[in-house]
Amino acid sequence: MIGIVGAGAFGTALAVTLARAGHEVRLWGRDAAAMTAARTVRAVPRLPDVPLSDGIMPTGDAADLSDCGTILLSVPMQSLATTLPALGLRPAHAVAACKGVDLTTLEGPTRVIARFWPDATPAILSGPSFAADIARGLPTALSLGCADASVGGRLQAALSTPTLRLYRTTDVAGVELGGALKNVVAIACGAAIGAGLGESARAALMTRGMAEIMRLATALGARRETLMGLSGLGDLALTCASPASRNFALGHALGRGETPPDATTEGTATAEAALRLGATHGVELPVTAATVGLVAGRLGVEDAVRALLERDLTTE
Ligand SMILES: NC(=O)C1=CN([C@@H]2O[C@H](COP(=O)(O)OP(=O)(O)OC[C@H]3O[C@@H](n4cnc5c(N)ncnc54)[C@H](O)[C@@H]3O)[C@@H](O)[C@H]2O)C=CC1
Ligand SMILES: O=C(CO)COP(=O)(O)O
Repeated sequence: MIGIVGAGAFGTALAVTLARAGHEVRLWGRDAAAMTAARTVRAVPRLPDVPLSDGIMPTGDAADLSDCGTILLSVPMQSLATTLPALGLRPAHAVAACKGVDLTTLEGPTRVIARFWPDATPAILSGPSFAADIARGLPTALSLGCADASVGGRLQAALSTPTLRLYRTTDVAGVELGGALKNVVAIACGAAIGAGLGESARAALMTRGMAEIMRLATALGARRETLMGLSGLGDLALTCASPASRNFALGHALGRGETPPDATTEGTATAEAALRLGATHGVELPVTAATVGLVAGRLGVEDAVRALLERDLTTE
């Protein structure tokens, strides 16, 4: 039996694909009334058009997940540290399915898990995948990072489905940081497209953004080959190119001078966290710095672009 914490778009999509593959799934959401309603309506508000099959039990009571050996965590990153201790669970394996860096502690999701659930083996699931695509059963491939190779292998086998293919690695930092940092670049790319700066500017931002991801993530212990994989280059390609990305959409609205839609956009907090990590580790992050200025309203798109173009010429 698999437990999923977070009945938003991603947690629900994972529940649907795992149930389709034959797993019994308990899906916990913090809004108990909505979860009770979901038992009858057989859908959750974030994915209203995706039917929940009989194998999924929606619940607002975390105790219903106490028999689940494996728990997937798909709440927004900034709420992970408050969600975990409130659940009262002690799973053997905890797989983070959220993308970001905790702004208070600058920890990635597996460190947060280790702090609150020291007996659980933490893992991270990340890569290019829109919740709607997973829920529809479209082909998707993700990275599963787990420092314990044998647990990683078991989780890979358990959580892969006929349409969701997992690749495993022991490089947890690489999977975490690739998935977190690409959201910052997606905001920057959205802003460039929204402001009408063109496809060439987007390609330049993606490439120089990837250079920043490489610099910061390797300084924090990630391996380059992981960052060139699904949770890095792969997710960067998806999110920077698709208007369906909420991070891209946020940047796009800012680029057009419009009010951004109200949505989970992990890249805003991650950009701040990345700047702090960069300052500590002596890593220059010009695209991230411009994105932070843009999101905070301190820089317009033109100022941000000027700041990037006026930097000293350098080697690639
Ligand atoms: N939606 C997508 O296509 C994908 C999302 N993700 C990641 O999954 C994570 C969750 O995102 P989504 O499901 O898309 O977001 P969402 O906005 O659809 O849902 C977030 C869920 O978390 C709950 N939540 C919010 N604050 C909370 C708190 N303080 N305590 C407990 N629950 C809280 C909300 O009620 C909601 O059910 C994010 O880290 C995101 O980057 C990863 C891959 C794809
Ligand atoms: O991470 C995602 C796809 O892999 C989803 O991107 P957004 O959070 O920007 O919508």
